Amino acid sequence: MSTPLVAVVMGSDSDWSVMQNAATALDEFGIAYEVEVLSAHRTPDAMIAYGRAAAGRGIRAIIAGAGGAAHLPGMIASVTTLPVIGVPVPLAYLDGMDSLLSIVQMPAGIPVATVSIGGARNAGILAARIIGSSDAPIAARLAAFAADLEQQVARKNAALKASLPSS
Ligand SMILES: Nc1c(C(=O)O)ncn1[C@@H]1O[C@H](COP(=O)(O)O)[C@@H](O)[C@H]1O
Repeated sequence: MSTPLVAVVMGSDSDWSVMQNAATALDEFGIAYEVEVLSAHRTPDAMIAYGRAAAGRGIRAIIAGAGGAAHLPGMIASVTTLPVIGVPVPLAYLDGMDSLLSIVQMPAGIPVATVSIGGARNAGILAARIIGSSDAPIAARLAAFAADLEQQVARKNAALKASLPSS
C-alpha cells in the first residue's frame, strides 16, 4: 500500500454516507488516502495530536467533514499548515446550514476551503487538484476527467436537441 497523501476525517462514523464520496473521488484519481473519525468536541486531544502530526507523516491535504456545530475543520486547520477542505454534512435539522456556517466563516489567517453542503465529491476532486499541482500524472488524470465532463455535456446537449419536436 502506498503512503496516504490525503486524510479524510469526520466528526462521527455517521458522516460516512456523505464523506465516502470524497474517498470515491480519490480512488478514481488513484490517490492514496486514510480515513479517521475525530471530533473537536468528543476527542479534542486526539484531534489536535492527529492534526499536528499529519504533515510530518506525508499527508498533503486534509478533507474534514462534520455536521451541526461543525468545529472540526477549523480546529484541524488551526494546528496544521496543510490545506484543509471542509465538508458541511447535512443533519436532520437545519438542512446543513448550521454546518455550512460553522465551517465557512473562519477568522482571517486560518483558512478552510469550504465546499457545498454534502459536497464531499468536490472535496475529493479539490484535494486531487492540490496534489496534481505538483504531480504530473495526477494533473493529466484531472485534465482527462475535465475533457470527459465536457464530452458528456456535448452528448446530452445533442440528445436534448434531438428530442425536441422541431428537430
Ligand atoms: N460537528 C461535530 C464534531 C466537531 O465539530 O468536532 N464532532 C462531531 N460532530 C458531528 O456531530 C454529528 C452527530 O454525530 P453522531 O451521529 O455521532 O451523534 C455528526 O455529523 C458529527 O460530524
